Formats: sequence, C-alpha cells, structure tokens
Amino acid sequence: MVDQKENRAAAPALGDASVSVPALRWDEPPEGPVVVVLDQTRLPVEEVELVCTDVPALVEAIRSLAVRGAPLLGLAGAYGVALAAARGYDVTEAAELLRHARPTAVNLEYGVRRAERAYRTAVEGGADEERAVAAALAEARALHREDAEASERMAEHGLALLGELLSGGGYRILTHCNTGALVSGGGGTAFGVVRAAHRAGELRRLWVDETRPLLQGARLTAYEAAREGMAYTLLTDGAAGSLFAAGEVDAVLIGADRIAADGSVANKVGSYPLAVLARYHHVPFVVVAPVTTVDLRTPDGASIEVEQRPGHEITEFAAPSAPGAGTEAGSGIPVAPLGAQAYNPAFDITPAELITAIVTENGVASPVTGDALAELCSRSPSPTETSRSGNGMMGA
Ligand SMILES: CSC[C@H]1O[C@H](OP(=O)(O)O)[C@H](O)[C@@H]1O
Repeated sequence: MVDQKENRAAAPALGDASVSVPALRWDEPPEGPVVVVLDQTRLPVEEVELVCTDVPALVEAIRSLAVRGAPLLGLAGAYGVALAAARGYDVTEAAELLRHARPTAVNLEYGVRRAERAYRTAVEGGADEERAVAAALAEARALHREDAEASERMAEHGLALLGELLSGGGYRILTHCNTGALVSGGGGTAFGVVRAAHRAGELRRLWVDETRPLLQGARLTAYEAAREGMAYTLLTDGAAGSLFAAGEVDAVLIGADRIAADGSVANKVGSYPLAVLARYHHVPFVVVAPVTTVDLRTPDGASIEVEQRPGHEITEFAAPSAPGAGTEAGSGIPVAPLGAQAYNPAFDITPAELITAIVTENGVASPVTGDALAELCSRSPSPTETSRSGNGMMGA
C-alpha cells in the first residue's frame, strides 16, 4: 500500500453545497513538500484529501481515479515531477512512472514534460538542486494558472457559441462524465460552459448522464451542479436516447481526453453513441477542451490508445464511502456472476464529422478540420469573438 495519508474535510459534502476543497494543491508542511488531492472516489459522500508524499502514491491516486480528468492529470504530472525533485528522487524515473500512469489523456504526458524540461534546463544551465527544484515547481504553477485562465476563456467562447447555435435562452444541455472544477485548475471545460450559461440565466435544465461504470456524472457532476444551484436531472446512460426522441435536448456538451490531428476525440466511453444520437436528432454536439488536449502528433482516432480498465469496475458495485472501495477486485458488491467477463474501455472515439464544434480557450473550430485545429493551437489565448471566419473558425 502506498504512503497516502488522509485529511478529512470539515463537513461531509453530500447535500452540503458550501463545502469545497481544491481538486489538487501543492503544500509544504514541516515534514516536506506534498501533493494533496481531493479523493474523487469518495465523492459525493465525503470530501477527503489524499496527501501524497512520493510519486508512487500520486501514481496510485491517478490510476484509481482519486485524481482524474485530462487537465487535472496534466497538473498532477507537473507537480509530481516537482515533488520528485524536491524530495530528491530520481526525476527521470519519476517522470516515466507519472507519464505512464494512464495512457489516453495527453495532458498527463504534457504536464510531466513541461516540469521535467524546466528542471533539466535549470540543471544544464548550472543551477544548483534547490534552483532546479524551484524551476520545476514554477512550471507546474504556471501550468496551473494557464489552465485556470483557459477554463475562463472556454466558458466565454462556449457560451457565445450556444447563443449562435440555439435560438433564445432556456438551454437544455446534456452532459456526460464530469468536466468541471474537479478536472481542472479552474472551472473546468464543458461544465464550465454549463456554469456560465447557468449564471447568465440561460440554463433551463442540465441532463446528467450517470456515466457507468464509475459514475462520474452521478457522483461528481451532480455534486458540482448541486453546489451551483442548477436545475439538473440524473439519468442512466441508456435513457439519453429517449430524451433526444422527446426533443428534450438542445445541445450536448462534453470534454475530451485527447483530440487527434484530424479532429477525432477520445472521451469517456458513451460519448460516441451520444454523437450518433445528436446527429440523428439534429442536435449540436460540442466538445470543450483546452489546446493542451489537442495532440497534433497523433494523426487520427485509430492512433489513440484507449485505456482498458479492470472488469471488476463493471461486475462489482463500489460504495464510494468506503476507503479504497472499488479499487481492488472483490472489494465491491457483486452485480454479475463470479467469473463474468467484462469489456471496460474507459473511453471511445468520436470522429470529427459527428462533432459540431470544438471549443478551446483560443476560439472555436467549426466545422472541425485538421487545419482549424492546428490554427487554434498556434494561437495565444484570445478574448471572445463570435465572428465566423472563412476557414471555418469561430471565435477570435
Ligand atoms: C475534460 S477532462 C474530463 C474527462 O476525463 C474523464 O475521464 P476520467 O474520468 O476517466 O479521467 C472524461 O473522459 C471526461 O470527459
């Protein structure tokens, strides 16, 4: 068992919309620097922090989804490198452990690379160990700030896009998995747009896919929606089709874990069926992600490694209140015959032609093309403009 200590929050989170701790933070107690993560496997029942004093503990937190969500994984990777350096561990070995903790979200390897490069550049420039550690930590903090700023801009661009795509306010938005402050250094990606619509008085209903098997929607998005005072309704993933058929969905907003150069999007399993439903029912299907999630080195969706997770996440039901519940086979409540085989991809791939728009902090690509994505990635963050440019670009 890795060395993870627990801090219990002042009050239970369930039903208490006020209690909140950051999804991830750096701390420097007298006994040495630590990375502290809010254990998302325990939400919404308890807000419990995991204090990671070394990289194996942080890797375990990533693998168990105690800390999860593409942009936040980037921060975990960057702070993990700083933690290794600050504690005198082998930075190369630590970086390798971190970047391979989960394969699909490109942000993880990006965050590791940013902090590792800062550390190496300092060392090669003659800096002593203390200054090299400081350089890695400064880079992690810079990425944290950038992600928070990106959240703000994605929310602005996304709200402007909804105004262009949908006539009048009173949006009924369906979302999948969890894409709010729990996946980010700021307000999140797709849920950040939902929050902006809510605060602008434009959100009539948030349909929340529960998102089997780990229930990020039921446990986490509902938790964030409740704290925001939103009108939200939970549904099973299989019920989404009947909502579309009833004309109850005005738009689908989802996040992303990796966007390939051709605009294919890897996101939580169940995203692709939503894209097909949205296309069949002529509903806008919008992906919201920072440019750090766009991987121009991966040519297409078939080239994205989709994480295959253990079958017990499907064949057993894990009670989130128990420490470590569901992280090991046999620790949950069986819901299938012993020995049942399970197919458990964590993500699926949605082709660009089924995506109405990709919203980033640098603007909006619609239609989604490789050129439009590359252009967005080449830009610096931009203020919101909703003019549609000739090359299919929307936003600044
Ligand atoms: C916008 S990042 C959130 C993204 O990450 C989730 O995956 P996981 O919970 O396995 O980390 C899901 O794909 C969300 O869309």
